[in-house]
Amino acid sequence: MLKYWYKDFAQYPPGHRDYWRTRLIGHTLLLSSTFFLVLTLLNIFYFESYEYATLDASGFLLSLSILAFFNRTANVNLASWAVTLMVTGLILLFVASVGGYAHSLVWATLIPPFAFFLLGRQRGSLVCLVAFAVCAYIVYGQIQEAKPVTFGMGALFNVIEVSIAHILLFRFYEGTRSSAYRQLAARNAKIQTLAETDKLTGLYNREKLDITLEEYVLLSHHRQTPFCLLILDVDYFKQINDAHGHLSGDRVLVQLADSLKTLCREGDFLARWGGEEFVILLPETQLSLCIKVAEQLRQDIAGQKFDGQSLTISLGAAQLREDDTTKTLVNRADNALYQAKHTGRNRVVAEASTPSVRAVND
Ligand SMILES: Nc1nc2c(ncn2[C@@H]2O[C@H](COP(=O)(O)OP(=O)(O)OP(=O)(O)O)[C@@H](O)[C@H]2O)c(=O)[nH]1
Repeated sequence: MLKYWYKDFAQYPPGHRDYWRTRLIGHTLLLSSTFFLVLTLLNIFYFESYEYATLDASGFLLSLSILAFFNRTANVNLASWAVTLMVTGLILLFVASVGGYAHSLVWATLIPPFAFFLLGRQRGSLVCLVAFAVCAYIVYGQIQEAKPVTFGMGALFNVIEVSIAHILLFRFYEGTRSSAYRQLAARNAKIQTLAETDKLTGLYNREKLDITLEEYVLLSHHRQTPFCLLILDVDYFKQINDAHGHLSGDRVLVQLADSLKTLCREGDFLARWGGEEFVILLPETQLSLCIKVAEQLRQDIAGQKFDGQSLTISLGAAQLREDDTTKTLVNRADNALYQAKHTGRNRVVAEASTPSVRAVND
């Protein structure tokens, strides 16, 4: 039924600013035309109240006219005005026609949700101001008449109908709120992933590495647990670019990143530091174990082909000390890497105060 109703409607994706307005217009026109049709028939054939039947029939025709206009033009702003004015006008007409009696004024509480949702804050406030001024005028008339206000069947129906309308409107509002929240959360997660991912390799990038390193160092100091850092650099990578082209160099980096990902232990944090350099953070790890892990990595990489080519890596290792900051720790690992490069490459070198481990096939 709803699918058929929305067949000719302006189609907006759920994230679009007019999506929910269009849906409120559609739902309101569907409900109002059904509601007014039923009331028209009841007033003609059951209550034989032709005055109300005329009012209800105008509501029915107005709903269908707005629907036809909206289907033809897809003008959301004009349709929003039309629906708000229709709802407001019919409510005020109804309240005025019964002189504000039979609790008919409760219908006026439906005006703000429509006006604000469809027209926004400023125009919504304006419509509400005018509508409630008219209501105040009607109430003033009641006070002048000084007739006793009773709660009969008519009042009961008014209260029940308005309550149902409010429940539907609140459901609608909640639907828009939670859907907007879900979309925002999904978009934030996507932006977050993009912000911390290296585009080429899909590993964590430098920004994420800096933040994570800071956290790990703080945690390690606080818990007094060992923590190591490895810097890894591809040997003679420039030659790969020069000999096989930059694209081949890219493929090598992607394949190397994939290999490192599978070779790293669970709980270790791997990131691309930049260019052909990678960093691995090893929480809860002593330097001796870190060196073993590094040596295993070096051997595994040396035994593989990347885009059809063999390559080797050099690694520098350092363990967090009591007086270390992230900077001093990285500096020591970087110096160790420098040593590895300048003592022949394809090897693991640990920071200065510990004996270095040399490559097996050096
Ligand atoms: N294909 C490709 N090349 C890159 C990328 N980032 C950096 N490079 C290249 O990596 C090369 C690094 O060269 P160098 O710093 O001289 O180091 P190397 O040739 O590996 O020599 P050593 O590190 O001393 O063993 C440069 O040619 C950069 O252009 C990248 O994302 N893709």
